[in-house]
Amino acid sequence: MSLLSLKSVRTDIGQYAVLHDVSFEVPEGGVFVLLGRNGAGKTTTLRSIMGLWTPSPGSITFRGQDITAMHTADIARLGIAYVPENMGIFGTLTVDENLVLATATGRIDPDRLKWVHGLFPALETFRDKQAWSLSGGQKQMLSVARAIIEPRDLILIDEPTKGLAPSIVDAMAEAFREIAETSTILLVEQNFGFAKKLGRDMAVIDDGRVVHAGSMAEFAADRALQDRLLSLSM
Ligand SMILES: Nc1ncnc2c1ncn2[C@@H]1O[C@H](COP(=O)(O)OP(=O)(O)OP(=O)(O)O)[C@@H](O)[C@H]1O
Repeated sequence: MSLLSLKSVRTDIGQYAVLHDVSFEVPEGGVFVLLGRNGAGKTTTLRSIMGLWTPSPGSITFRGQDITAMHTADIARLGIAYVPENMGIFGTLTVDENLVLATATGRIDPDRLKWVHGLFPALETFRDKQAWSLSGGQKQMLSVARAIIEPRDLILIDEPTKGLAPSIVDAMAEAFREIAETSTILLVEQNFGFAKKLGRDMAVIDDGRVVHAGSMAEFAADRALQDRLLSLSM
């Protein structure tokens, strides 16, 4: 059984159908990458999984349980975390306070914090700084750290490398690799170099439809397919 399964998902935003027919299966473990041109429907797919939009018709199941019409908080309680493109951090709170607020109980497990600090050392160095004063890369690290400060089965991450320097992107890739040893990551990415290094399985969305799904190794080796499905936007 797949960890997450989308079947013929249609999501309307207002009067517009944004997702027409999205189906894919995310296996447990590793990084699954969702690719697609600008405006293809990647963010809408993540928001639909998280219950921020409600698809109809179509179904989304997590560990076999139908979550299509569930509330976001209940979906989160099942073990799914979401790192949105705008990062969702609180600028006037410190790094530590941002992490505490991301826990269910208001208490951070010290061993877990140590692990997160190992992944993102800047979050330990600047733990008492207000989040607004961090660099772009550090803010992104904080947004990912909030998602993993408690164990999660599935982490949805929307374009984490956007606007980041190559050295930060490399550090992020290292961290994602380690996170994906114990959780599954569903990654939306425009940076194909980054996606290619991390992804095991992948799907391409175009105009609200899945137009390709398969292994990343095969897709990365097929330049003609990349050009056709992603064109120059990658
Ligand atoms: N709140 C909204 N209201 C109206 N239209 C929306 C809304 N959110 C998204 N859309 C439209 O739905 C389509 C898909 O948007 P979405 O953000 O899912 O694409 P994306 O693949 O994540 O693109 P990008 O890489 O640009 O973020 C776009 O045409 C977008 O303009």
